[in-house]
Amino acid sequence: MANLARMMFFSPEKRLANAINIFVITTLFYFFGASLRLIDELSLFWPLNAVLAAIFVRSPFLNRPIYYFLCYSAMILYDAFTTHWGWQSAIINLSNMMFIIIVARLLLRYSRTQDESNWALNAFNLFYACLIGAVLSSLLGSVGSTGPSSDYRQFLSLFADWFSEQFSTGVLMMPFLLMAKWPQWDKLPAFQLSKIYPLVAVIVSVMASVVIGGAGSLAFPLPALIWCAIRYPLPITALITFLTGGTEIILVANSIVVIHQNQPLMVTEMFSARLGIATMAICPLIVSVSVDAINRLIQQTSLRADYDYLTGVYSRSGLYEALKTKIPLKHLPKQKLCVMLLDIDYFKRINDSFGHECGDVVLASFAAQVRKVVGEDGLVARLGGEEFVVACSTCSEEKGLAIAEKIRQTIELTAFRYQQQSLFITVSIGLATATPEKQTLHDAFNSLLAEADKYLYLSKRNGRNQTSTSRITQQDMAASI
Ligand SMILES: Nc1nc2c(ncn2[C@@H]2O[C@H](COP(=O)(O)OP(=O)(O)OP(=O)(O)O)[C@@H](O)[C@H]2O)c(=O)[nH]1
Repeated sequence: MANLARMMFFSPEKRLANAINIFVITTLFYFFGASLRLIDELSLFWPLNAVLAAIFVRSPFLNRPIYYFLCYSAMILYDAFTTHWGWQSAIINLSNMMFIIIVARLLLRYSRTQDESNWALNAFNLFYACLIGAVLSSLLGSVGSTGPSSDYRQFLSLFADWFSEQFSTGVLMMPFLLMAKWPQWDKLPAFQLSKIYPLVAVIVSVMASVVIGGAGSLAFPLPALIWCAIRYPLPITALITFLTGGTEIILVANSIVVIHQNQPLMVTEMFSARLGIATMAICPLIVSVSVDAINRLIQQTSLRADYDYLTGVYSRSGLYEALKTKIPLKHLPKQKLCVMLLDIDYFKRINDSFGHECGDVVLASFAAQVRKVVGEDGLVARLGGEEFVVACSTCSEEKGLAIAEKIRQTIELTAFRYQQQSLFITVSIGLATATPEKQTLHDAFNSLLAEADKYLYLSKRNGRNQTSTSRITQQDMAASI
Protein backbone atom coordinates (compact mmCIF):
# COMPACT_ATOMS: atom_id res chain seq x y z
CA MET A 1 0.00 0.00 0.00
CA ALA A 2 2.98 2.25 0.63
CA ASN A 3 3.79 2.70 -2.99
CA LEU A 4 0.23 2.69 -4.14
CA ALA A 5 -0.85 5.27 -1.55
CA ARG A 6 2.16 7.36 -2.41
CA MET A 7 1.37 7.15 -6.11
CA MET A 8 -2.28 7.95 -5.56
CA PHE A 9 -2.07 10.69 -2.94
CA PHE A 10 1.43 12.07 -2.52
CA SER A 11 4.43 12.67 -4.71
CA PRO A 12 7.44 14.96 -4.17
CA GLU A 13 6.73 16.75 -7.47
CA LYS A 14 3.00 17.46 -7.02
CA ARG A 15 2.96 19.99 -4.21
CA LEU A 16 -0.52 21.36 -4.84
CA ALA A 17 -2.02 17.87 -4.96
CA ASN A 18 -0.15 17.00 -1.75
CA ALA A 19 -1.53 20.11 -0.04
CA ILE A 20 -5.11 19.36 -1.11
CA ASN A 21 -4.83 15.69 -0.17
CA ILE A 22 -3.35 16.33 3.25
CA PHE A 23 -6.09 18.86 3.99
CA VAL A 24 -8.85 16.49 2.82
CA ILE A 25 -7.45 13.46 4.68
CA THR A 26 -7.13 15.49 7.90
CA THR A 27 -10.71 16.72 7.59
CA LEU A 28 -12.03 13.23 6.80
CA PHE A 29 -10.29 11.58 9.74
CA TYR A 30 -11.24 14.47 12.02
CA PHE A 31 -14.85 13.86 11.01
CA PHE A 32 -14.36 10.10 11.53
CA GLY A 33 -12.81 10.65 15.00
CA ALA A 34 -15.58 13.06 15.96
CA SER A 35 -18.19 10.52 14.80
CA LEU A 36 -16.55 7.81 16.94
CA ARG A 37 -16.89 10.15 19.91
CA LEU A 38 -20.68 10.02 19.41
CA ILE A 39 -20.74 6.23 19.75
CA ASP A 40 -20.13 5.44 23.40
CA GLU A 41 -18.30 2.16 22.81
CA LEU A 42 -15.90 3.71 20.32
CA SER A 43 -15.40 7.08 21.96
CA LEU A 44 -12.09 5.84 23.33
CA PHE A 45 -10.31 6.20 20.02
CA TRP A 46 -8.93 9.17 18.17
CA PRO A 47 -7.28 7.61 15.10
CA LEU A 48 -6.41 10.86 13.30
CA ASN A 49 -3.05 11.38 15.01
CA ALA A 50 -1.77 7.88 14.29
CA VAL A 51 -2.97 8.07 10.66
CA LEU A 52 -1.26 11.42 10.02
CA ALA A 53 1.95 10.39 11.79
CA ALA A 54 2.06 7.26 9.60
CA ILE A 55 1.50 9.34 6.45
CA PHE A 56 4.40 11.64 7.39
CA VAL A 57 6.66 8.63 8.00
CA ARG A 58 5.69 6.87 4.78
CA SER A 59 6.17 10.03 2.69
CA PRO A 60 9.14 11.80 4.32
CA PHE A 61 9.05 14.65 1.78
CA LEU A 62 5.81 15.83 3.42
CA ASN A 63 7.67 16.77 6.60
CA ARG A 64 7.66 20.50 5.90
CA PRO A 65 6.11 23.35 7.92
CA ILE A 66 3.57 24.06 5.19
CA TYR A 67 2.05 20.57 5.33
CA TYR A 68 2.03 20.61 9.15
CA PHE A 69 0.28 23.98 8.97
CA LEU A 70 -2.33 22.63 6.55
CA CYS A 71 -3.16 19.75 8.93
CA TYR A 72 -3.48 22.17 11.81
CA SER A 73 -5.67 24.54 9.76
CA ALA A 74 -7.98 21.68 8.74
CA MET A 75 -8.44 20.74 12.41
CA ILE A 76 -9.11 24.31 13.52
CA LEU A 77 -11.55 24.91 10.66
CA TYR A 78 -13.44 21.71 11.45
CA ASP A 79 -13.79 22.75 15.08
CA ALA A 80 -14.80 26.29 14.11
CA PHE A 81 -17.72 24.93 12.06
CA THR A 82 -18.82 22.16 14.41
CA THR A 83 -17.99 23.19 18.02
CA HIS A 84 -17.95 26.18 20.37
CA TRP A 85 -14.54 25.39 21.83
CA GLY A 86 -13.04 28.76 20.97
CA TRP A 87 -9.40 29.19 22.02
CA GLN A 88 -9.32 25.70 23.53
CA SER A 89 -9.55 24.28 20.03
CA ALA A 90 -6.21 25.94 19.21
CA ILE A 91 -4.53 24.20 22.18
CA ILE A 92 -6.16 20.80 21.72
CA ASN A 93 -5.24 20.71 18.05
CA LEU A 94 -1.74 21.95 18.81
CA SER A 95 -1.41 18.98 21.10
CA ASN A 96 -2.62 16.69 18.27
CA MET A 97 0.01 18.22 15.98
CA MET A 98 2.64 17.77 18.65
CA PHE A 99 2.00 14.01 18.76
CA ILE A 100 2.01 13.75 14.95
CA ILE A 101 5.23 15.73 14.46
CA ILE A 102 7.16 14.19 17.36
CA VAL A 103 6.30 10.61 16.41
CA ALA A 104 6.96 11.16 12.68
CA ARG A 105 10.26 12.98 13.27
CA LEU A 106 11.51 10.47 15.84
CA LEU A 107 10.65 7.51 13.63
CA LEU A 108 12.23 9.10 10.57
CA ARG A 109 15.35 10.06 12.48
CA TYR A 110 16.01 6.81 14.32
CA SER A 111 14.53 4.17 12.05
CA ARG A 112 16.01 5.36 8.77
CA THR A 113 19.57 5.50 10.06
CA GLN A 114 19.37 1.83 10.97
CA ASP A 115 19.68 -1.12 8.70
CA GLU A 116 16.35 -1.46 6.88
CA SER A 117 16.29 -5.16 7.68
CA ASN A 118 16.63 -4.52 11.40
CA TRP A 119 12.92 -4.32 12.02
CA ALA A 120 13.09 -5.46 15.63
CA LEU A 121 14.77 -2.20 16.56
CA ASN A 122 12.21 -0.28 14.56
CA ALA A 123 9.42 -1.85 16.65
CA PHE A 124 11.13 -0.62 19.82
CA ASN A 125 11.51 2.81 18.25
CA LEU A 126 7.82 2.91 17.52
CA PHE A 127 7.02 2.09 21.13
CA TYR A 128 9.27 4.82 22.50
CA ALA A 129 8.30 7.40 19.87
CA CYS A 130 4.61 6.91 20.75
CA LEU A 131 5.46 7.11 24.45
CA ILE A 132 7.36 10.41 24.11
CA GLY A 133 4.82 11.86 21.67
CA ALA A 134 1.90 10.90 23.93
CA VAL A 135 3.49 12.28 27.15
CA LEU A 136 4.38 15.66 25.63
CA SER A 137 1.21 16.19 23.63
CA SER A 138 -1.04 15.11 26.53
CA LEU A 139 0.78 17.50 28.87
CA LEU A 140 0.15 20.38 26.52
CA GLY A 141 -3.42 19.28 25.88
CA SER A 142 -4.35 18.84 29.54
CA VAL A 143 -2.63 22.03 30.76
CA GLY A 144 -4.14 23.94 27.85
CA SER A 145 -7.68 22.73 28.36
CA THR A 146 -7.85 22.86 32.17
CA GLY A 147 -5.92 26.10 32.62
CA PRO A 148 -3.07 26.74 35.12
CA SER A 149 -5.30 27.45 38.15
CA SER A 150 -7.52 24.40 37.86
CA ASP A 151 -7.81 21.49 40.27
CA TYR A 152 -4.72 19.28 40.33
CA ARG A 153 -6.79 16.05 40.42
CA GLN A 154 -8.86 17.16 37.45
CA PHE A 155 -5.67 17.80 35.53
CA LEU A 156 -4.20 14.41 36.47
CA SER A 157 -7.30 12.53 35.44
CA LEU A 158 -7.46 14.42 32.12
CA PHE A 159 -3.78 13.80 31.50
CA ALA A 160 -4.09 10.05 32.26
CA ASP A 161 -7.05 9.72 29.95
CA TRP A 162 -5.43 11.73 27.17
CA PHE A 163 -2.05 10.05 27.44
CA SER A 164 -3.38 6.48 27.56
CA GLU A 165 -5.62 7.17 24.56
CA GLN A 166 -2.83 8.67 22.43
CA PHE A 167 -0.26 6.08 23.42
CA SER A 168 -2.45 3.00 23.03
CA THR A 169 -3.99 4.16 19.73
CA GLY A 170 -0.49 4.98 18.40
CA VAL A 171 1.07 1.68 19.43
CA LEU A 172 -1.89 -0.37 18.22
CA MET A 173 -2.55 1.36 14.90
CA MET A 174 0.80 2.58 13.66
CA PRO A 175 2.52 -0.77 13.04
CA PHE A 176 -0.27 -1.72 10.66
CA LEU A 177 -0.40 1.72 9.05
CA LEU A 178 3.37 1.71 8.52
CA MET A 179 3.66 -1.82 7.18
CA ALA A 180 0.43 -2.32 5.25
CA LYS A 181 0.89 -3.33 1.63
CA TRP A 182 -1.69 -3.57 -1.09
CA PRO A 183 -2.39 -7.33 -1.37
CA GLN A 184 -1.31 -9.01 -4.60
CA TRP A 185 -4.42 -11.08 -5.14
CA ASP A 186 -2.87 -13.25 -7.84
CA LYS A 187 -0.02 -14.26 -5.53
CA LEU A 188 -2.14 -15.16 -2.52
CA PRO A 189 -1.38 -18.70 -1.30
CA ALA A 190 -4.10 -21.34 -1.50
CA PHE A 191 -6.45 -21.51 1.47
CA GLN A 192 -5.66 -24.18 4.06
CA LEU A 193 -7.74 -24.73 7.15
CA SER A 194 -4.65 -25.02 9.36
CA LYS A 195 -3.66 -21.46 8.43
CA ILE A 196 -6.56 -19.96 10.34
CA TYR A 197 -5.83 -21.80 13.61
CA PRO A 198 -3.78 -18.90 15.10
CA LEU A 199 -6.57 -16.45 14.26
CA VAL A 200 -9.17 -18.77 15.81
CA ALA A 201 -6.94 -19.02 18.91
CA VAL A 202 -6.96 -15.20 19.20
CA ILE A 203 -10.76 -15.08 19.01
CA VAL A 204 -11.10 -17.89 21.57
CA SER A 205 -8.67 -16.23 23.97
CA VAL A 206 -10.54 -12.90 23.76
CA MET A 207 -13.75 -14.79 24.51
CA ALA A 208 -12.01 -16.44 27.47
CA SER A 209 -11.11 -12.95 28.77
CA VAL A 210 -14.80 -12.06 28.68
CA VAL A 211 -15.83 -15.23 30.52
CA ILE A 212 -13.07 -15.32 33.15
CA GLY A 213 -12.48 -11.58 33.59
CA GLY A 214 -10.00 -9.96 35.98
CA ALA A 215 -6.92 -7.89 35.13
CA GLY A 216 -4.92 -10.99 34.15
CA SER A 217 -7.40 -11.88 31.44
CA LEU A 218 -6.12 -8.99 29.32
CA ALA A 219 -2.96 -11.02 28.68
CA PHE A 220 -4.89 -14.13 27.52
CA PRO A 221 -4.55 -13.35 23.77
CA LEU A 222 -0.76 -12.95 23.99
CA PRO A 223 0.29 -16.56 23.18
CA ALA A 224 -2.21 -16.68 20.29
CA LEU A 225 -0.91 -13.34 18.98
CA ILE A 226 2.66 -14.66 19.13
CA TRP A 227 1.48 -17.72 17.21
CA CYS A 228 0.07 -15.32 14.57
CA ALA A 229 3.43 -13.52 14.55
CA ILE A 230 5.18 -16.77 13.67
CA ARG A 231 2.66 -17.96 11.07
CA TYR A 232 1.48 -14.80 9.30
CA PRO A 233 3.28 -12.01 7.41
CA LEU A 234 4.16 -8.88 9.36
CA PRO A 235 1.30 -6.61 8.13
CA ILE A 236 -1.32 -9.30 8.89
CA THR A 237 0.07 -9.76 12.41
CA ALA A 238 0.05 -5.99 12.87
CA LEU A 239 -3.60 -5.86 11.75
CA ILE A 240 -4.69 -8.73 14.03
CA THR A 241 -2.81 -7.19 16.98
CA PHE A 242 -4.44 -3.81 16.34
CA LEU A 243 -7.94 -5.32 16.15
CA THR A 244 -7.38 -7.47 19.25
CA GLY A 245 -5.99 -4.58 21.31
CA GLY A 246 -8.78 -2.26 20.15
CA THR A 247 -11.43 -4.88 20.95
CA GLU A 248 -9.97 -5.44 24.43
CA ILE A 249 -10.03 -1.71 25.17
CA ILE A 250 -13.69 -1.52 24.10
CA LEU A 251 -14.58 -4.62 26.13
CA VAL A 252 -12.90 -3.28 29.27
CA ALA A 253 -14.30 0.24 28.93
CA ASN A 254 -17.81 -1.15 28.56
CA SER A 255 -17.36 -3.62 31.43
CA ILE A 256 -17.79 -6.65 29.18
CA VAL A 257 -14.39 -7.79 30.36
CA VAL A 258 -14.64 -7.07 34.08
CA ILE A 259 -11.29 -6.19 35.59
CA HIS A 260 -12.58 -4.53 38.75
CA GLN A 261 -15.60 -5.11 40.98
CA ASN A 262 -16.39 -1.43 41.59
CA GLN A 263 -18.11 -0.38 38.42
CA PRO A 264 -17.96 1.96 36.61
CA LEU A 265 -14.26 1.92 35.92
CA MET A 266 -12.20 4.63 37.50
CA VAL A 267 -9.90 6.54 35.20
CA THR A 268 -6.76 5.05 36.80
CA GLU A 269 -7.99 1.53 36.09
CA MET A 270 -8.82 2.37 32.50
CA PHE A 271 -5.45 4.12 32.25
CA SER A 272 -3.68 1.01 33.50
CA ALA A 273 -5.72 -1.32 31.27
CA ARG A 274 -4.94 0.70 28.15
CA LEU A 275 -1.24 0.88 28.87
CA GLY A 276 -1.19 -2.85 29.62
CA ILE A 277 -2.95 -3.69 26.35
CA ALA A 278 -0.62 -1.42 24.34
CA THR A 279 2.45 -2.92 26.00
CA MET A 280 1.17 -6.42 25.32
CA ALA A 281 0.50 -5.48 21.68
CA ILE A 282 4.13 -4.60 21.03
CA CYS A 283 5.31 -8.14 22.00
CA PRO A 284 3.85 -10.07 19.04
CA LEU A 285 5.08 -7.28 16.83
CA ILE A 286 8.63 -7.70 18.09
CA VAL A 287 8.35 -11.46 17.57
CA SER A 288 6.94 -10.89 14.10
CA VAL A 289 9.68 -8.49 13.03
CA SER A 290 12.32 -10.84 14.45
CA VAL A 291 10.86 -13.81 12.55
CA ASP A 292 10.74 -11.64 9.43
CA ALA A 293 14.39 -10.62 9.91
CA ILE A 294 15.45 -14.25 10.48
CA ASN A 295 13.62 -15.38 7.34
CA ARG A 296 15.27 -12.66 5.28
CA LEU A 297 18.64 -13.64 6.68
CA ILE A 298 18.10 -17.32 5.87
CA GLN A 299 17.01 -16.37 2.36
CA GLN A 300 20.06 -14.15 1.86
CA THR A 301 22.47 -16.70 3.29
CA SER A 302 21.16 -19.54 1.19
CA LEU A 303 21.22 -17.27 -1.87
CA ARG A 304 24.83 -16.42 -1.14
CA ALA A 305 25.76 -20.04 -0.52
CA ASP A 306 23.98 -21.39 -3.60
CA TYR A 307 25.04 -18.79 -6.15
CA ASP A 308 28.37 -17.36 -7.15
CA TYR A 309 28.35 -13.69 -6.24
CA LEU A 310 30.37 -12.48 -9.25
CA THR A 311 28.80 -14.45 -12.09
CA GLY A 312 25.32 -15.33 -10.82
CA VAL A 313 25.68 -19.02 -11.78
CA TYR A 314 25.52 -21.80 -9.17
CA SER A 315 28.29 -22.18 -6.63
CA ARG A 316 29.70 -25.68 -6.07
CA SER A 317 27.31 -26.33 -3.15
CA GLY A 318 24.39 -24.78 -5.05
CA LEU A 319 25.08 -27.13 -7.95
CA TYR A 320 24.85 -30.20 -5.71
CA GLU A 321 21.51 -28.94 -4.38
CA ALA A 322 20.23 -28.19 -7.90
CA LEU A 323 21.34 -31.62 -9.13
CA LYS A 324 18.84 -33.19 -6.74
CA THR A 325 15.88 -31.38 -8.24
CA LYS A 326 16.67 -29.89 -11.62
CA ILE A 327 18.31 -32.66 -13.65
CA PRO A 328 15.42 -34.73 -15.02
CA LEU A 329 17.40 -38.01 -15.12
CA LYS A 330 15.24 -39.93 -12.75
CA HIS A 331 12.26 -39.46 -15.06
CA LEU A 332 14.20 -40.57 -18.12
CA PRO A 333 16.34 -43.54 -17.11
CA LYS A 334 17.92 -43.91 -20.56
CA GLN A 335 19.25 -40.36 -20.50
CA LYS A 336 22.94 -39.73 -20.03
CA LEU A 337 24.51 -37.39 -17.54
CA CYS A 338 26.98 -35.12 -19.24
CA VAL A 339 29.58 -33.22 -17.22
CA MET A 340 31.79 -30.57 -18.85
CA LEU A 341 34.66 -28.86 -17.13
CA LEU A 342 35.48 -25.48 -18.68
CA ASP A 343 38.65 -23.50 -18.08
CA ILE A 344 39.32 -20.13 -19.74
CA ASP A 345 42.65 -20.14 -21.56
CA TYR A 346 45.42 -17.82 -20.42
CA PHE A 347 43.06 -15.95 -18.16
CA LYS A 348 45.97 -14.69 -16.06
CA ARG A 349 47.05 -12.55 -19.03
CA ILE A 350 43.73 -10.68 -18.96
CA ASN A 351 44.23 -9.80 -15.31
CA ASP A 352 47.85 -8.87 -15.92
CA SER A 353 47.19 -6.75 -19.01
CA PHE A 354 43.86 -5.08 -18.20
CA GLY A 355 43.51 -5.40 -14.45
CA HIS A 356 41.54 -7.54 -12.03
CA GLU A 357 38.34 -5.56 -12.55
CA CYS A 358 38.44 -6.35 -16.26
CA GLY A 359 39.02 -10.02 -15.34
CA ASP A 360 35.85 -9.90 -13.23
CA VAL A 361 33.82 -8.39 -16.07
CA VAL A 362 35.07 -11.09 -18.47
CA LEU A 363 34.24 -13.85 -15.97
CA ALA A 364 30.70 -12.53 -15.54
CA SER A 365 30.14 -12.19 -19.31
CA PHE A 366 31.70 -15.60 -19.93
CA ALA A 367 29.26 -17.19 -17.46
CA ALA A 368 26.34 -15.36 -19.09
CA GLN A 369 27.33 -16.68 -22.54
CA VAL A 370 27.62 -20.25 -21.26
CA ARG A 371 24.23 -20.00 -19.61
CA LYS A 372 22.74 -18.71 -22.84
CA VAL A 373 24.06 -21.67 -24.83
CA VAL A 374 23.11 -24.27 -22.22
CA GLY A 375 19.67 -22.72 -21.63
CA GLU A 376 17.14 -24.78 -19.70
CA ASP A 377 18.84 -28.06 -20.64
CA GLY A 378 21.57 -27.94 -18.03
CA LEU A 379 23.11 -26.40 -14.96
CA VAL A 380 26.07 -24.04 -14.94
CA ALA A 381 28.29 -23.55 -11.90
CA ARG A 382 31.55 -21.82 -11.10
CA LEU A 383 33.92 -24.10 -9.26
CA GLY A 384 36.41 -21.33 -8.53
CA GLY A 385 38.72 -18.92 -10.37
CA GLU A 386 38.19 -19.28 -14.13
CA GLU A 387 36.93 -22.84 -13.90
CA PHE A 388 33.27 -23.65 -14.59
CA VAL A 389 31.23 -26.81 -14.84
CA VAL A 390 28.17 -27.64 -16.92
CA ALA A 391 25.94 -30.58 -16.07
CA CYS A 392 23.13 -31.68 -18.35
CA SER A 393 21.17 -34.73 -19.32
CA THR A 394 21.32 -35.69 -22.98
CA CYS A 395 20.09 -38.57 -25.08
CA SER A 396 23.59 -39.39 -26.37
CA GLU A 397 27.27 -38.70 -25.89
CA GLU A 398 27.36 -36.96 -29.26
CA LYS A 399 24.64 -34.53 -28.20
CA GLY A 400 26.72 -33.65 -25.13
CA LEU A 401 29.72 -33.05 -27.34
CA ALA A 402 27.64 -30.82 -29.61
CA ILE A 403 26.71 -28.62 -26.62
CA ALA A 404 30.36 -28.44 -25.49
CA GLU A 405 31.49 -27.45 -28.96
CA LYS A 406 28.73 -24.86 -29.26
CA ILE A 407 29.96 -23.31 -26.00
CA ARG A 408 33.59 -23.35 -27.18
CA GLN A 409 32.76 -21.75 -30.53
CA THR A 410 30.46 -19.13 -29.04
CA ILE A 411 33.20 -18.06 -26.62
CA GLU A 412 35.77 -17.94 -29.39
CA LEU A 413 33.56 -15.67 -31.49
CA THR A 414 32.33 -13.39 -28.72
CA ALA A 415 33.86 -9.95 -28.32
CA PHE A 416 33.97 -9.33 -24.55
CA ARG A 417 33.62 -5.63 -23.86
CA TYR A 418 35.54 -3.83 -21.16
CA GLN A 419 35.39 -0.04 -21.18
CA GLN A 420 36.15 0.87 -24.82
CA GLN A 421 37.98 -2.35 -25.63
CA SER A 422 36.97 -5.67 -27.17
CA LEU A 423 38.69 -8.74 -25.80
CA PHE A 424 38.71 -12.23 -27.27
CA ILE A 425 39.23 -15.36 -25.24
CA THR A 426 39.07 -19.11 -25.76
CA VAL A 427 38.05 -21.95 -23.50
CA SER A 428 39.29 -25.52 -23.06
CA ILE A 429 36.74 -28.19 -22.20
CA GLY A 430 36.93 -31.70 -20.75
CA LEU A 431 33.80 -33.77 -21.25
CA ALA A 432 32.67 -36.99 -19.57
CA THR A 433 29.39 -38.79 -20.10
CA ALA A 434 27.73 -41.82 -18.52
CA THR A 435 24.37 -43.37 -17.77
CA PRO A 436 24.11 -43.44 -13.99
CA GLU A 437 22.66 -46.83 -13.25
CA LYS A 438 23.08 -47.96 -9.69
CA GLN A 439 24.94 -44.83 -8.63
CA THR A 440 23.18 -41.85 -7.09
CA LEU A 441 23.21 -38.72 -9.22
CA HIS A 442 25.57 -37.14 -6.73
CA ASP A 443 28.12 -39.99 -6.98
CA ALA A 444 27.76 -40.21 -10.76
CA PHE A 445 28.42 -36.50 -11.03
CA ASN A 446 31.52 -36.72 -8.82
CA SER A 447 33.11 -39.51 -10.82
CA LEU A 448 32.29 -37.78 -14.13
CA LEU A 449 33.80 -34.56 -12.80
CA ALA A 450 37.07 -36.36 -12.02
CA GLU A 451 37.03 -37.88 -15.52
CA ALA A 452 36.24 -34.52 -17.16
CA ASP A 453 39.22 -33.04 -15.31
CA LYS A 454 41.54 -35.51 -17.06
CA TYR A 455 40.11 -34.57 -20.47
CA LEU A 456 40.44 -30.90 -19.65
CA TYR A 457 44.12 -31.49 -18.96
CA LEU A 458 44.32 -33.14 -22.41
CA SER A 459 42.69 -30.13 -24.06
CA LYS A 460 45.18 -27.79 -22.39
CA ARG A 461 48.14 -29.96 -23.25
CA ASN A 462 47.06 -30.33 -26.90
CA GLY A 463 47.02 -26.56 -27.48
CA ARG A 464 43.84 -25.25 -25.73
CA ASN A 465 40.61 -23.97 -27.34
CA GLN A 466 39.31 -27.52 -27.82
CA THR A 467 37.02 -30.16 -26.30
CA SER A 468 38.45 -33.53 -25.24
CA THR A 469 36.39 -36.55 -24.40
CA SER A 470 36.57 -40.35 -24.38
CA ARG A 471 35.85 -42.64 -27.32
CA ILE A 472 34.73 -39.91 -29.69
CA THR A 473 36.96 -39.45 -32.68
CA GLN A 474 37.65 -36.24 -34.57
CA GLN A 475 35.24 -37.40 -37.31
CA ASP A 476 32.48 -37.86 -34.76
CA MET A 477 33.21 -34.42 -33.48
CA ALA A 478 32.96 -32.90 -36.91
CA ALA A 479 29.74 -34.78 -37.58
CA SER A 480 28.15 -33.69 -34.30
CA ILE A 481 28.54 -29.97 -34.94
N1 LIG B 1 39.72 -11.14 -12.07
C1 LIG B 1 39.67 -12.31 -11.44
N2 LIG B 1 40.71 -13.17 -11.57
C2 LIG B 1 40.65 -14.35 -10.94
C3 LIG B 1 39.56 -14.72 -10.13
N3 LIG B 1 39.79 -15.94 -9.61
C4 LIG B 1 40.98 -16.36 -10.10
N4 LIG B 1 41.50 -15.40 -10.91
C5 LIG B 1 42.78 -15.39 -11.65
O1 LIG B 1 42.71 -16.38 -12.67
C6 LIG B 1 44.05 -16.66 -13.04
C7 LIG B 1 44.21 -18.12 -13.35
O2 LIG B 1 45.46 -18.31 -13.86
P1 LIG B 1 46.09 -19.70 -14.19
O3 LIG B 1 45.54 -20.74 -13.21
O4 LIG B 1 47.56 -19.52 -14.21
O5 LIG B 1 45.51 -20.09 -15.58
P2 LIG B 1 45.47 -19.35 -16.97
O6 LIG B 1 46.23 -18.08 -16.98
O7 LIG B 1 44.03 -19.25 -17.34
O8 LIG B 1 46.18 -20.36 -17.90
P3 LIG B 1 45.66 -21.76 -18.40
O9 LIG B 1 44.54 -22.18 -17.55
O10 LIG B 1 46.83 -22.67 -18.29
O11 LIG B 1 45.24 -21.54 -19.81
C8 LIG B 1 44.94 -16.17 -11.90
O12 LIG B 1 45.65 -15.04 -12.31
C9 LIG B 1 43.97 -15.77 -10.81
O13 LIG B 1 44.41 -14.65 -10.06
C10 LIG B 1 38.51 -13.77 -9.97
O14 LIG B 1 37.50 -13.98 -9.30
N5 LIG B 1 38.60 -12.59 -10.65
